[in-house]
Amino acid sequence: MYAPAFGTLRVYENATALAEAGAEYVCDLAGGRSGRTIIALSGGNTPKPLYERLGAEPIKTRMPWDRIDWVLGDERFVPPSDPASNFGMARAAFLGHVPVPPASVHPVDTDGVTLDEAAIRYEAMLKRLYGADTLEAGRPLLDLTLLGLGEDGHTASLLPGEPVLQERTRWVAPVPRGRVEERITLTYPALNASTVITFLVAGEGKRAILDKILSGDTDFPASHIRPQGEVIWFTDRAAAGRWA
Ligand SMILES: O=C(O)C(O)[C@@H](O)[C@H](O)[C@H](O)COP(=O)(O)O
Repeated sequence: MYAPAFGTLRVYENATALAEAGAEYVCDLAGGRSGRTIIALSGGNTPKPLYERLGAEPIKTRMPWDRIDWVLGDERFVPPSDPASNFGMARAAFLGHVPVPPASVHPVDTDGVTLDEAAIRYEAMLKRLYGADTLEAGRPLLDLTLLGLGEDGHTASLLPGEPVLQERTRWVAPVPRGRVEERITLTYPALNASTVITFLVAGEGKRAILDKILSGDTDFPASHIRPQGEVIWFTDRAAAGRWA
């Protein structure tokens, strides 16, 4: 086994085993903390089976639902009822049927606002959760951030070549319509203010990009995720390839 350029690698037999281990990890992390835990969710297909396990026994009863705030790492600029909504997916997978206090769930408000306003409001919400307007070194904003990896090396909605990659001040930025539909995304400063970032990467289609990033290729948005704490790559054998 080689050493990844950053983070530690956990390789599971298949996507199902990855989802089980990932859900256990989330539950243990939240359960092992005494205060509140802020967890950032990713969209995409890979986390869905993990989310479903959070909402099902035996994990459902072990989760300290009243001590967790759920935020989104990125979101499409659509209402939760839209099939493309990341929040809608998380709500259907688990948040809609677990005993989570409504005030602890933080979807992106897209109703009657512009894309930029939605980003500004989401940033204001994060600042309220953080209790300050400026990120302080050594005091993370997010306790656990779940991220995915696109075949082009994007993560959250930090897409290759987009101006959002240069954002160093805002915590949340709009991603105007272009190669994808309108979205908002947490920026590097916000994502990197995490204690733990887990990348969930499954399937053969991700093998080439994962190999490049683990090898230290810095050409991709996901290559620049460097949280205050640690990165853990949760992968299956198909994605891990020679790294397994
Ligand atoms: O909202 C999203 O779509 C994302 O947050 C995005 O960054 C996703 O995690 C990757 O595109 C991987 O998606 P898959 O897990 O579907 O491959």
